Amino acid sequence: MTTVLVLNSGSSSLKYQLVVPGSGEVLAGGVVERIGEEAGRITHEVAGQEVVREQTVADHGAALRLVLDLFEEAGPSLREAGIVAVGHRVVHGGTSFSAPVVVDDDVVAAVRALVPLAPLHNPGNVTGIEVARELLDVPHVAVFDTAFFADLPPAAATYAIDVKTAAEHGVRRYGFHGTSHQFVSSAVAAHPAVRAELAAAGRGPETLRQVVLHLGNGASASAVLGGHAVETSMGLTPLEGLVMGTRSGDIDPGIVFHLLRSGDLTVDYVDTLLNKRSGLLGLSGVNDMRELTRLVEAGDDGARLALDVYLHRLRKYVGAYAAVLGGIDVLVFTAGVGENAAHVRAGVVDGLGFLGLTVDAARNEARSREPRVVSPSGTGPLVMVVPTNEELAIARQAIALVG
Ligand SMILES: Nc1ncnc2c1ncn2[C@@H]1O[C@H](COP(=O)(O)OP(=O)(O)O)[C@@H](O)[C@H]1O
Ligand SMILES: CC(=O)OP(=O)(O)O
Ligand SMILES: [Mg+2]
Repeated sequence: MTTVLVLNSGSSSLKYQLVVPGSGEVLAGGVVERIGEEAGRITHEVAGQEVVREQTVADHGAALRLVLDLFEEAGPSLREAGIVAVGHRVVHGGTSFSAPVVVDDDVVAAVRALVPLAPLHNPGNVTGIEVARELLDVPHVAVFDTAFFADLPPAAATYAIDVKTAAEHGVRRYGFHGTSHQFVSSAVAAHPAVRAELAAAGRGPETLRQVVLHLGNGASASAVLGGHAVETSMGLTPLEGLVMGTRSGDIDPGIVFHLLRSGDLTVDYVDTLLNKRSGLLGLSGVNDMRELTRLVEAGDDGARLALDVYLHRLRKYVGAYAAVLGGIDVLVFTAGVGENAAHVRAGVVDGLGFLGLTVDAARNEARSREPRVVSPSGTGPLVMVVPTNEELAIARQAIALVG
């Protein structure tokens, strides 16, 4: 057997999966949470069983050691499982990386140099890579969230600010969640319903116009033309764009200056405010879509407004991206909210009938883990739900590099 261990190191968490890249089977996986805090926790899942341990986890090194111990104790043994590589999710690749790379000291240094552009994500990524390289003697591959967007057209990637300042500070739109947008948009392009539509219209795959909505805790939209990203909602950092669980998405940058000048607020305070205490959480008190939905159903006004703002932003982006693409063939939903919240999908297309977008209620409510069409047959663009699988995509890209 050939397996890849995929690591997604956050600022205070470490998510992992042991994946068989060929079949996509997940042999085991889990998450270490609240690293560096008093009350840490590790949840390891193997063969349908969950092993949970509550204990303090000092740092990412301790976290990975714990994970490796659990693989030996609860299985499967990494050696017996035939681990050939470790795949690392790295959030910011800047302009240095437009494809996955085998990690060496220079790569680690380059990822560290990008910390100022992704202060919430890259530090954890660097630590995760360093610790894993020490503990696991196999090739390590870094897969970048930004890579799929490396070739955004200049008109989409450029902020309208002074060019010299922008160049000096690396200020441009990079885009994130690219591994997911790429995985999902290729699954859409390969889907029989999509191929049939293109064939019936006598069009080639290079003309396929998709809008992909990755709606998880972080959320982003992309416009994909013939497999290439031509626009995306996240920018210099993963803060721009859609309303997210705890992030504001688009705001007037004047708000930042106003808050800095009118109170005793520090830069760090405003940074934390916009990244961790805004979005759905800031508006309603909860960041989880399931809880938000329960509050809305119970008649909570704050939750209703939060959901309205969330859906309004999504409709604006879909409309804008249809304009960028000169039309839309497929609107696709993915990630935790996109895959599971039927009411969010219905709420997004509600009002987009002028683009021909609509869902079939029964198809939209049906639950499945397979990529599927939820719009009615024979009408306008397709609306689809495609489960994302960033870990599998990372495992496959790692294998492709190390053979
Ligand atoms: N059955 C469900 N119905 C509605 N929302 C769901 C459901 N399951 C998960 N979610 C939502 O998905 C979000 C998390 O998405 P996920 O893609 O796992 O996030 P991330 O990978 O960014 O942490 C949460 O807001 C959660 O409420
Ligand atoms: C880049 C990003 O926003 O990632 P996540 O959704 O995992 O926070
Ligand atoms: Mg995710």
